[in-house]
Amino acid sequence: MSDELKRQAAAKAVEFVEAGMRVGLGTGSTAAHFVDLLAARVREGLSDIVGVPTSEATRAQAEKLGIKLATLDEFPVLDLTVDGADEIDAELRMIKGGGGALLREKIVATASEQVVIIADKSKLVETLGAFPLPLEIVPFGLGATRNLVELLAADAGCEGEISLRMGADGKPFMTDSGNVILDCAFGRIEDPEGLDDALKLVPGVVETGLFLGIADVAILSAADGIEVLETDYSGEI
Ligand SMILES: O=C[C@H](O)[C@H](O)[C@H](O)COP(=O)(O)O
Repeated sequence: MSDELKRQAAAKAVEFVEAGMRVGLGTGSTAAHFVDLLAARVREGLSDIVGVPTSEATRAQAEKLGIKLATLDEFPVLDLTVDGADEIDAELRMIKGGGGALLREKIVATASEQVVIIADKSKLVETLGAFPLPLEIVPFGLGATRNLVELLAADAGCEGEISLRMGADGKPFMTDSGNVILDCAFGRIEDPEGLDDALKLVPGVVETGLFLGIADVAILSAADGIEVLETDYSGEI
């Protein structure tokens, strides 16, 4: 997706922000546009906005742009979170975590009264799973955890290559919470709820990249315009 289209989706999401709101700030290239545009609105006079970032990268960006920040300890309930997605279906179920921020993103989104997702419309899919599902894993016992993930995922009808995400430095990618990521190339996830329940039984799995029942609104941008979906979407994919 062109940067301009990402920015258009982000600009639409800024319309959801009102003065005085506590806002969860997502992670990724699309969410970065939102942070940028939100900062511009704050400079123009949108008052008393407090941001809660979902990653250290977003924290650094928002801080630099002058957005007032807080933590979930200070504000355990947020008014709104705006974030990106790697895949989204008609029920607004998603795969997230392509950038490795899934754990904090899920904590922040779950603490929010409204969750608005911004994405390229090509991320709207009929069945989740073409994008490898990220799992955040405790480094201790990784081999045993991986075996169990494979076993329980197969029981839930999902098989495919499970790989340890590597960083640009050639070492395992580390999340902001000091964990590693397993990317699961399942291809199709017919029963996201069943898979999510199964994976959460594995002790070393901290969180899955399946975001189910979390998004309220999806703003999808395409060359022919912007579409705003709510949880009852029944249009063409
Ligand atoms: O961990 C990263 C997040 O879940 C992102 O929101 C997701 O990967 C989408 O990122 P982007 O907007 O760069 O496609």
